[in-house]
Amino acid sequence: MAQSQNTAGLAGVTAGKTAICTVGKEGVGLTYRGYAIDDLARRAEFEEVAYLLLYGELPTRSQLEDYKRRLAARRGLPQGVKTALEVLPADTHPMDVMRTGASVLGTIEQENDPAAQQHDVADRLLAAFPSMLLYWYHFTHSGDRIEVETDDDRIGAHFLHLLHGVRPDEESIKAMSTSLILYAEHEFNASTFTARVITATLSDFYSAVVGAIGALRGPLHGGANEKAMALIESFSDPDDAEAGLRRMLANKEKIMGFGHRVYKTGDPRNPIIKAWSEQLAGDDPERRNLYAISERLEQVMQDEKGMFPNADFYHATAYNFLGIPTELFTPIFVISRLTGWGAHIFEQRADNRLIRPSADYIGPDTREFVPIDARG
Ligand SMILES: CC(=O)SCCNC(=O)CCNC(=O)[C@H](O)C(C)(C)COP(=O)(O)OP(=O)(O)OC[C@H]1O[C@@H](n2cnc3c(N)ncnc32)[C@H](O)[C@@H]1OP(=O)(O)O
Ligand SMILES: O=C([O-])CC(=O)C(=O)O
Repeated sequence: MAQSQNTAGLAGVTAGKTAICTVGKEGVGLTYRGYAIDDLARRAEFEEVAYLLLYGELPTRSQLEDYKRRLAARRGLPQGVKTALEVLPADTHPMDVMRTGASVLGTIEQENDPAAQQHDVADRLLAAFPSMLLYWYHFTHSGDRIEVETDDDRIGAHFLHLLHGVRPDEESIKAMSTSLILYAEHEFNASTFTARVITATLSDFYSAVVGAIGALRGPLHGGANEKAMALIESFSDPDDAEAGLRRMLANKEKIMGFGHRVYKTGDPRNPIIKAWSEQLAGDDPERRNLYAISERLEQVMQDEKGMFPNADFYHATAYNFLGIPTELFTPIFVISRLTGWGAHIFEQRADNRLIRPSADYIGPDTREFVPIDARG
């Protein structure tokens, strides 16, 4: 039987159970372990949400302080990882740096006993990802072998500190924390599902994460935030953006940062990150122009296609206003989503069965083999 059109790409197909997240569930919306995304984004720190996802409950204050100390203590990189990062070309896509860094760390600090080690491996990667990315970034762009251990207690602060070489202000740290919360988890999205497929073969945590990074890299998934920035920056002002967007739509081009497989009327993360983008734009005329261009694109997409920005769209300008180079946008998504991936890897392992669906065959009927010299 041919696969019906509406399940192409497994759209609408339920592929398993999860207790981690609801996406677009009527009357409930986006929740992580039962907590509404609005509450988490406005009232929690990213480390609280990471703990919630990886350990199952919100931490108490002392658990949170312990957790932050544990993560901060795990930021250092083994020499083998640094050596591997140093040989990667400067024009490597930073997502490939994340993929390679995770893979190399997995050869040095192997996960041989998942039940005993999996939480440690998740925490280690969460702590070490900013270090890997920014060690490689500074070494290949300016030849500096930076010190990757800072005393910042929060991951967002640590990231911005390593990137800019100065301690960030509180507003920037809060913006980063909110962004990391918004990106942390999203049920059976493509990268998480990839991680679960790999996990279900009883492979190791690092392999699942490496595969997930590969899936997140593409512009139909996490890579859309970088493409959205390129689009926004390609216009000189809102009128130019409107004209350009109308041309693109007439050519049936896909507009990155819009649309979603599950959400049909809006992405609940969008108003939150949009408000941050506007706040970070402040009174700076260049930033206000980029923000106004984004708003015009949003308006035209709504009027012309009835489409709304997904979580990636306003992340583009928010990150830009934090002084983050565009090619580092999707790697930040990795740092955040690692917590969701980790939770799903644990959940898959706790009730595992190999994931191996079937396919409807649409190739040629059985035919005679033709020896090579007889083929015309
Ligand atoms: C964090 C995340 O991963 S969020 C997603 C990030 N990805 C992007 O922003 C990339 C742009 N968006 C898209 O490509 C899609 O909306 C996806 C991949 C997110 C979802 O894809 P699907 O669920 O398969 O939607 P599908 O591609 O079937 O779209 C339905 C219709 O809307 C159109 N459409 C969907 N997204 C867009 C878009 N961004 N721009 C223009 N048209 C679009 C499609 O062309 C299609 O039109 P048609 O019915 O005339 O052929
Ligand atoms: O859920 C999806 O399909 C895409 C995703 O990861 C997200 O929106 O955060």
